[in-house]
Amino acid sequence: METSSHYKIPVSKEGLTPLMQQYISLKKEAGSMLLLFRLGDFYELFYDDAEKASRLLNLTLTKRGFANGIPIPMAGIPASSLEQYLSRLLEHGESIAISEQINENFSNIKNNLVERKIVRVITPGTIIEDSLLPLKSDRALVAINTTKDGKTGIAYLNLANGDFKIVAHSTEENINSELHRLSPAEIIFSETTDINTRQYDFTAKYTPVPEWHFEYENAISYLLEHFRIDSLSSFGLDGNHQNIGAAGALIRYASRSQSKELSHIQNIYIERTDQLVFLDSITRKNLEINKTINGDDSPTLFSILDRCCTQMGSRLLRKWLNNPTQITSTILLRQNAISSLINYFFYKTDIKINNLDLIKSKLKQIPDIERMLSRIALKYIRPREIANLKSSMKLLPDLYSYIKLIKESELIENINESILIDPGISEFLNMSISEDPPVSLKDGGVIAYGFDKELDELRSISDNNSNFIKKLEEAEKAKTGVNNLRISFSKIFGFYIEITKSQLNKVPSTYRRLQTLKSTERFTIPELKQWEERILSSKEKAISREKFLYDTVLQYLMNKIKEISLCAKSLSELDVLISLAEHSYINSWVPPIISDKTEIIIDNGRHPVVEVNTKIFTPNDCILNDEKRMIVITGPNMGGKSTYMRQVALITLLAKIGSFVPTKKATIGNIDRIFTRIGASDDISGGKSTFMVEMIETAAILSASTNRSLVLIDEIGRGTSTNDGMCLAWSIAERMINFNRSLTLFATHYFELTQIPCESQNAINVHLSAIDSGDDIVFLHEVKLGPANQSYGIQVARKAGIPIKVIENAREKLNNIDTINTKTCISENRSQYKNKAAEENIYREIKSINVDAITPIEAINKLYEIRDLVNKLE
Ligand SMILES: Nc1ncnc2c1ncn2[C@@H]1O[C@H](COP(=O)(O)OP(=O)(O)OP(=O)(O)O)[C@@H](O)[C@H]1O
Repeated sequence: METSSHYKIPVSKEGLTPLMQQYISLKKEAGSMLLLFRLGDFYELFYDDAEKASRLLNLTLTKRGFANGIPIPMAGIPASSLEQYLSRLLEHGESIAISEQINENFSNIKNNLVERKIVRVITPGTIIEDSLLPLKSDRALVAINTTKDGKTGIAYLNLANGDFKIVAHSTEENINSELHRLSPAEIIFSETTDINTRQYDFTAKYTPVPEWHFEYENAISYLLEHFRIDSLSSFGLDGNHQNIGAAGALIRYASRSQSKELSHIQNIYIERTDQLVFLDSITRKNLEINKTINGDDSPTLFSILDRCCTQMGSRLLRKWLNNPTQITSTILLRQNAISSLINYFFYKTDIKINNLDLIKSKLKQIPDIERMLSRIALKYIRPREIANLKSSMKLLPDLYSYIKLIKESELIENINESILIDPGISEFLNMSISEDPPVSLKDGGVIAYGFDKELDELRSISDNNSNFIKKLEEAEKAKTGVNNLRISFSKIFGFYIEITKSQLNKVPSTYRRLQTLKSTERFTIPELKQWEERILSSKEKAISREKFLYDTVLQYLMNKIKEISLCAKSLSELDVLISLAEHSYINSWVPPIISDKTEIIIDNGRHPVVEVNTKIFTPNDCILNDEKRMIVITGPNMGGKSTYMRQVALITLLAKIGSFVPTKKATIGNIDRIFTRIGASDDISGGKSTFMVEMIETAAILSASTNRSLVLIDEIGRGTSTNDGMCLAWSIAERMINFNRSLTLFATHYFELTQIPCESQNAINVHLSAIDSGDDIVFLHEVKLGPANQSYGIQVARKAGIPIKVIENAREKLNNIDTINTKTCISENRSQYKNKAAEENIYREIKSINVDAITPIEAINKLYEIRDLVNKLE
């Protein structure tokens, strides 16, 4: 077995072949990334890289020559299957540098060595290839800049669609929630900061980059150069050092990955997170927006709503769900658009054709234009993709005319205006790109006939080939008298004249022999050779002319990028709105009233995900407002407490993205944040117990929730002793009512906590009802006023299949505990009552003293009496 030292790359280039010396130089450049070194039809990996790739990709680890007598470990992958291997390496979180043979023209080769360069670096956050990207989600690249004076800057870039943003108001505390909101594939940070990747509860590739990339001066000059401007003030970015540091480092890293300028990134936006409804990372998880608690893709809020026809639409829907907004005008525009779509699709009786299907069928034919744009800008786009773009452009006028019939929505009107882009683009693509282009430019036939005269002439030469050959064949037959003379083509000899051996005596001396076969001989003549050169050079010239013209087409599209990108954005917006409208209609969702008070009023609310997976869902109401800020929820296990709480949060969230909601009626007020503390999970790898996790999450809620926040707290205090747990839960509830004053749903199994509404008029008790029929329990899932009168834990355990003996034993123990508790309660109550009476007596005594009239002796005696009364207190 070889030891790992065999895989170590040599420190010096001495004794290495020129090829390996070239490899070592490029590997130094690639650093810790895997270097795919192009050698003919293969990409090869050497030393450590070979060992790693063979392990991760299941490749044979072999050897390629020797370095100073030691075999060089090597693994290779065929160039034709590159993308498939790349995707597997990326899945393992690897970053890859690709080196290509740059100048294969023989006259330029020095020392028999083709020049090679790293042309591309692919890291999880810098992918633009469609085949490597998830279809329905983005893979952002995030930069976190933590400056020496403790400030935090966050910037993010979606290289595949060119979205480049700075996150305003970033702080160390909200990094986690930002990471969950943006869901990046890769995070870059300064190698000198003590960023402890484990402190962020988000899984991604964490890549350190040199500190100077984040330094303000370097970052700003890189950004100015990138945008070719003198000041960042036009982006509203002046002076914010930490954000500019993050943005500069980010664009430098992304540009380097492509070894090209990212000319399609023409703007940087500031994202005002204070205008969003804040959701921390735990809340995003608990509400199962993108993934279920178990990490599955469905059923989630996204999965049930995603009826989108385009991938762009699905990605935008995910974005909306993860960015609920506090801007009422945005919400109302979307709500109004959904209403108009529903009216048009489902209630318009004068339209005979099914317009919903018609529009959806058009949308389904639209490719991922958004992602194409960056591939156009970086010139990675394949001819067939441009052909797809061309065909989709043809669909737009029809789509426009259908949408035009939808009235009374400003948003739909705006969307439609951007859908109808300059018809010149479609015309240009029709003229320039052939109907069915080949996969690769090298094969020729990408540019349409009639687009370029020079190309057409070059093509006509080869098109004339069969004519010319036929004529020459006839002429040579006549000249030589060889009737069966034939002109053919082979890859090795090019064009040749074939003559059977029996006719050889007729071959003229001007014929030059090329090859002798069993029964024939092959010859060439000067006319044939000249023709061959003309043909081959015209083919070569035609391909290079096509490459040039293809670049011209790309350049044309680059100049139209803003317009096409706006069109793509509008198509995705339309797709999301149609998806929401269809779901709302089918499931009887309604538009909520958006109010500016702090309130949530839900009439017959349902859980959006549970309702589609349950035969009969019991709707429930919820009223939270300035007067009733806390609802204490009790009821049996499995009674529906968590579902009820989550549905209130999800209805609020849906209202805040401008969607309709699963209710009969709803008013959703001015909510700034949603927090949840639901269920028990421990973080063993992070060294935290269930109880610790619970307390950390609750501490975060207590410190960050405001009087405009919605807070869900489910069964707090379970992980410790009953008394500690109950008292903590009680005290936390009191803090929420009296200090944070958030709108709070507080579910608990501690019946003692149903006292809270007696102490505070801002709280009420509700319970989830159930019927106990002795042997069985039936959950009604109905929220009723007042506290639950029993816990049903034992009945639920019985239903779950706990052995009957264990159940009976538990019942017995419960009876005993109840008797002890009742006794204690009675005696405690009695003594409390007695004390109260004695205190009142003392109070009366003191109050009855007439201080102005009493003599000193009487005063002393009174004092003795009062002391005796106090002594009687227990
Ligand atoms: N309103 C409802 N209508 C119909 N089915 C419901 C309703 N609410 C809950 N359910 C069903 O009951 C199941 C249990 O609900 P849920 O988890 O909310 O109960 P719970 O009271 O929180 O239980 P536990 O206290 O054990 O956590 C859900 O999975 C759902 O299928």
